[in-house]
Amino acid sequence: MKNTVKIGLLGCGTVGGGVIIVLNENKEDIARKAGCAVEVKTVLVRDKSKLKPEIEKYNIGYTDNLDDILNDPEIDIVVELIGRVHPAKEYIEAALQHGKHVVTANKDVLAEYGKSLFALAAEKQLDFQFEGAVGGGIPIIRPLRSCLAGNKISRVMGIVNGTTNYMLTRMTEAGLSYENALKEAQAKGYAESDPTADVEGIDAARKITVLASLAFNTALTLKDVHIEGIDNVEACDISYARELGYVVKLLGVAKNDPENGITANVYPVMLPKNHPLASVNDVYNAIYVNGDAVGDAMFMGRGAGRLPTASAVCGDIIDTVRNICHNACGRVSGNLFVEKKMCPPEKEMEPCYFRLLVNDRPGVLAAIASTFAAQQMSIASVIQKAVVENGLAELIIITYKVSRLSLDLSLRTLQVLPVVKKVCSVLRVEDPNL
Ligand SMILES: NC(=O)C1=CN([C@@H]2O[C@H](COP(=O)(O)OP(=O)(O)OC[C@H]3O[C@@H](n4cnc5c(N)ncnc54)[C@H](OP(=O)(O)O)[C@@H]3O)[C@@H](O)[C@H]2O)C=CC1
Ligand SMILES: N[C@@H](CC=O)C(=O)O
Ligand code: NA
Repeated sequence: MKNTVKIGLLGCGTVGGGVIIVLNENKEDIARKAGCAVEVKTVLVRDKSKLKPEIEKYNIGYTDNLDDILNDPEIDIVVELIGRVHPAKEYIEAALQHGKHVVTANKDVLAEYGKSLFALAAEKQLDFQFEGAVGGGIPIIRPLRSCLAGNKISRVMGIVNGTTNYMLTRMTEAGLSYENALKEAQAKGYAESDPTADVEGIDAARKITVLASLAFNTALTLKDVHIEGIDNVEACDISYARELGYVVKLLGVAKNDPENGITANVYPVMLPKNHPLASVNDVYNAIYVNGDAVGDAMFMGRGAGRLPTASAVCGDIIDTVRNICHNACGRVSGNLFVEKKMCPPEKEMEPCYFRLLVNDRPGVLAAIASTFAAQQMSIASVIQKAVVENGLAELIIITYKVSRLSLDLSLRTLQVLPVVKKVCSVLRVEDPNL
């Protein structure tokens, strides 16, 4: 039995720094829970002068050469927290090739190369853990891989991006502009180093790729996800939603229908105010899972930020240390054994909200209604807002369920219809009454 398991940490930014703090501050308890001491021996950094004083005070070795970690026989676990796809993917592969267990929070890599990394870890009988990659501090990866493994899962949906949830909350509750809300989220350490991945829905799409793959035991990649971000959501959509009894949230939604196949989407959704996800605000994330045995289960907590994410990473480290101490590594594989079957767009059905800028004159509604009718789209309600400028008015239309194919075709027609000046926004509506 080892006295100490040593770690090589790649990256010492927001989350890497948090891991150092948690492992040091909770050292004694962690050693008792893990079965032996856990120590960060070497940290890979590009520029040591960037280290913050709260991290520098711990007595840790630093290097700018990955080989110092890969070739150190004392290091058993490599914790990758540099982010982005390259060179993180190559570093993870190199660590596994050198016989090191890997812990990461990198959904960018998992959403593109998860399948091959699971296979490499399994071949080498090594642990490959990534709880921090989805939902930050919320336990969701381990529940899907272990606690819920007895279920056939039909749906995983939730708020999986802390930055955009924080922004939408601040825009809704404090009337902040989009730009100021983003600045605040960045200052709090929630946003990715390139925040376009957050606001364009790509970060959420990576997470729903990982969740859907584990839930449906199928290797999805980012290309399988239809993505729309919050960059087109305007303050007026948020206030119309409020008027209609809804709240706007950016959701990742993956469904597995045995007949039609898998759908995986990220888009802003209007949720009824009494929906449990509607009151999940600020940086909080929440993930709903529906399994045939468990029914509905919801996991909620802080989805981003230094210590919440470090909490998940440290949980993975402790689990790996236990496996090392008990010679039980590589037990849980990716389990991606089902062949992928995606649902065709004509079978994917959701209700929709449209905000259109139109000419305010007779016949306009009829022209729009006939465009919808041509695509078998049924209108549930229409609200016309007072003229906003030069003979123009805003039309808010909510439809019953429409297929993604019909939606795309109707949008093409609306965009060239002379009476429609602009299709301002289109949101999905999650409402069991529609
Ligand atoms: N922040 C969060 O709330 C969450 C983050 N994550 C994930 O955790 C990971 C880390 O994120 P986060 O800590 O926020 O990111 P940061 O940008 O804060 O930290 C990344 C660190 O890695 C360093 N780095 C980048 N490339 C290299 C390299 N080639 N060699 C050595 N060091 C390198 C960067 O150094 P430099 O400053 O020199 O660029 C930086 O210090 C990402 O995969 C992210 O998606 C997951 C959940 C939540
Ligand atoms: N930028 C991400 C960080 C966690 O994954 C987010 O905002 O959720
Ligand atoms: Na998590």
